[in-house]
Amino acid sequence: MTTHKLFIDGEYRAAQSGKTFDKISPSTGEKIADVHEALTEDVNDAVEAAQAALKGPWGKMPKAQRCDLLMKLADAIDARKADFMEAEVQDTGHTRGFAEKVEIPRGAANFRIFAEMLKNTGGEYFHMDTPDGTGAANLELHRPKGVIGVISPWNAPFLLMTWKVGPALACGNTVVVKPSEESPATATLLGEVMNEVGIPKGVYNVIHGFGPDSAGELLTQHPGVDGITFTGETRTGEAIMKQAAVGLRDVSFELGGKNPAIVFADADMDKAIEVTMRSCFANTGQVCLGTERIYVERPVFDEFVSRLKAGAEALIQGGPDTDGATIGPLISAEHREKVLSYYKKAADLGAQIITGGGVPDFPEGDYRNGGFFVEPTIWTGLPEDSPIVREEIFGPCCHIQPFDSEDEVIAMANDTNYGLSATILTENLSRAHRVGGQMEAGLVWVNSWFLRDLRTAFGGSKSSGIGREGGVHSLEFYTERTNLCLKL
Ligand SMILES: O=C(O)C(=O)/C=C/C=C/O
Repeated sequence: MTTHKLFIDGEYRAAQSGKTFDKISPSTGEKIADVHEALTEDVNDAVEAAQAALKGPWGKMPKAQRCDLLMKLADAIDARKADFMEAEVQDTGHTRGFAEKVEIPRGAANFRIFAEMLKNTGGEYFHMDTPDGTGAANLELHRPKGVIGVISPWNAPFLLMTWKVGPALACGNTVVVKPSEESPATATLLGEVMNEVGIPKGVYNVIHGFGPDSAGELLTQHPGVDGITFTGETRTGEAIMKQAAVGLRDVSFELGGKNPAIVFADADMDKAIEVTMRSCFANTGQVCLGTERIYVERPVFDEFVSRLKAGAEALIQGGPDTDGATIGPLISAEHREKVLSYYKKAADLGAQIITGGGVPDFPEGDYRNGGFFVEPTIWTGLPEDSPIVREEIFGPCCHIQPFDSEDEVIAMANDTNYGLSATILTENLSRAHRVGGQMEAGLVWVNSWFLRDLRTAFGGSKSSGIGREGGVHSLEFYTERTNLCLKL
């Protein structure tokens, strides 16, 4: 049985309480690991180690050397891709394709992009005239924010944790990471690789825990933590914001979404199906940027629905050890109950169930009967104010609605408490620009989905989050700025 310990001050250690909790496989429903549960004394030790590293070798290290170390770290992650992949797919039940093509490569990329950026980023300079005629020079200086609390989610654990740790370390901060209790493995493994490449002890720390009065909550309230970056559900974000308020801890949030896809009649239908098959069903719909609402212009509505149905019904259910699996389980029994409750609600509300709506029927004795699998599901026929159309479900499901005009579909797409992403399918460039520019979302993809240029501003508005990370935009959260005014 695997054991995931805490990683504090450059070494693995048991929780001082000796308490552990179970990690259950999403694919089989069986226990696969014991995870050490950090409590107050462990969280204090992790924060103190991070503070010491800031004042020690890491804080004193020249920027170029720090960035070179992070480039070495990225190479080391690539070199151990198989280990990270195995850790990730066992924790999450992801199909190997998603982990191999997206998740683990992004782990390395998330360090490279910020190490390269920091090496080539300067600061503002303004010369000002002064009454005495000699003028003054204004120089923008950056320094690390300090100790960053990173609370990372289970849907893309390694990708999303490194998307925060990459810029944090590149900007000279140190981190205490609290990965989701559903996905402890890759964050824990990264500690070993940090040591291998020579990242000083205390720069990267990992604590595990869950629920109220837990490691996560202790971290968000810890006076030694200078900022909290979190990806996850909006409700949890609100709770973290309350906890971070005392001491005015800065926060950077990427939260939930109820993202629309809009398919115009002039869309390339093959492309529209390829894009929405991924945006609805990739990672079993457990992607904050994913599509759960599709709007299709009436002349192509029937064709689109029947082709998406065919695509959904062709998906092959299985965990990472089922060759050819193209859709995996949900992360936990609890999350599957949540998704199935929406499946039931949709049926009770009289939705037309185009496909799915339940759990797959596996043969007697098949390992997947123990896992947390659900059917990919497509609905039509519900009103826009239905909870199915308004609430984030975070599963392999979508509701399809016909529309007749641009104004009508823009109003429907924007009629949501969220504002994370939107996807538009049209071959008309000016329409793409016109409609895309009216989406109340942080990211709009045209004829594509999840194409990620890491230099761009990434994040959402309304209930989808606070702030933007990515490229130079990450400097906003991960550094403190000083304007140094020199009288000449
Ligand atoms: O691509 C990213 O940087 C990112 O944050 C993806 C988020 C997916 C959330 O489910």
